[in-house]
Amino acid sequence: MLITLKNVTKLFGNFKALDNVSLEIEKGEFFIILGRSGSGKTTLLRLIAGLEKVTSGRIIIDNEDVTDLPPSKRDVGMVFQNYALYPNKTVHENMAIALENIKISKSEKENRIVEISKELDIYNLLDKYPGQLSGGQQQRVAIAKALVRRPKVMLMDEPLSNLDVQLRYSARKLIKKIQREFNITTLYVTHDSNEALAIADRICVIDKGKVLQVGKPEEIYSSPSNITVASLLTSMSFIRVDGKTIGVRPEDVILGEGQYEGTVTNSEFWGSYYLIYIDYNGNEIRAMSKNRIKEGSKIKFELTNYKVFNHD
Ligand SMILES: Nc1ncnc2c1ncn2[C@@H]1O[C@H](COP(=O)(O)OP(=O)(O)OP(=O)(O)O)[C@@H](O)[C@H]1O
Repeated sequence: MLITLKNVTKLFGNFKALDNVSLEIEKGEFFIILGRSGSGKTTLLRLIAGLEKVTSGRIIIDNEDVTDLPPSKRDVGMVFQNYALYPNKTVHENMAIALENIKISKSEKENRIVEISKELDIYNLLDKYPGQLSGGQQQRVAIAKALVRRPKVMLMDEPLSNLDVQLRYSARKLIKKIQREFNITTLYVTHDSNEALAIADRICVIDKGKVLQVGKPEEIYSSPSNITVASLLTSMSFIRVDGKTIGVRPEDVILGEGQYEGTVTNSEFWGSYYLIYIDYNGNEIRAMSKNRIKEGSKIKFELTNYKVFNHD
């Protein structure tokens, strides 16, 4: 177990940002924290980094209780949304600073800078200053700066938020490649469920400061423990009947005939299919269709597969 959180609670005044969180993260794991805005994701990372003090509970990294240690005494690299680059230093100098206290030769340092900057496609920017770079380029420099140290633990808070879709895909593949290569235990915060499902070894879903579920992407996707997890991590829509809630994915709604009848409120073109929104007694159901269906049409449908939730 590389990182253990034991009953960690964080209060800001009277507000409980984290509520009795216990987690165990394995060495080399790519562990994603997923949750809505304000659920406590960043706070969790800041506590592990030592940028914030726990109100109660313990944090253990590699068998060492680091709860009361300052950030510099924890071998933890960080990339946050607001990437901190020195504005009056070049990209190369920024990366070199990250390696200052690392006991390796000068040539090894240079090799690492060259290697990582080529991987992240910023090699031709090494002589530029942060102010001369686009947001996405700065973000890649921040990632490079953190990875070049090859820390035991890497904390990433929405590190790809400024990248366009294409770069986002390639950057996250790269992060994962480097993470694997150097066996860097990574905690990665996102509110993008597709990203979480695509790249996590395990996902931890948090809401209102509490851990709702921890598991492999496939496990959480197929067996969400409650409605909040299901709505965050799956494409399920919900039908509330008789005190129960039925969750159904678009691919499991068969249109054309069946025991349910609703009204089409919208059709969206999603490339290989249309996503059809149906109002069924005030519940919004999403279904897939080969064709666009006119708004206002009455439509029958059946559910081939669904999950019943007993409570919220
Ligand atoms: N320094 C602080 N003082 C007071 N309240 C804070 C402080 N930092 C965070 N909070 C509150 O704690 C809650 C959790 O914040 P946090 O930044 O961890 O959420 P988050 O899940 O990372 O959200 P987002 O996805 O929007 O970044 C929020 O309600 C926030 O307002």
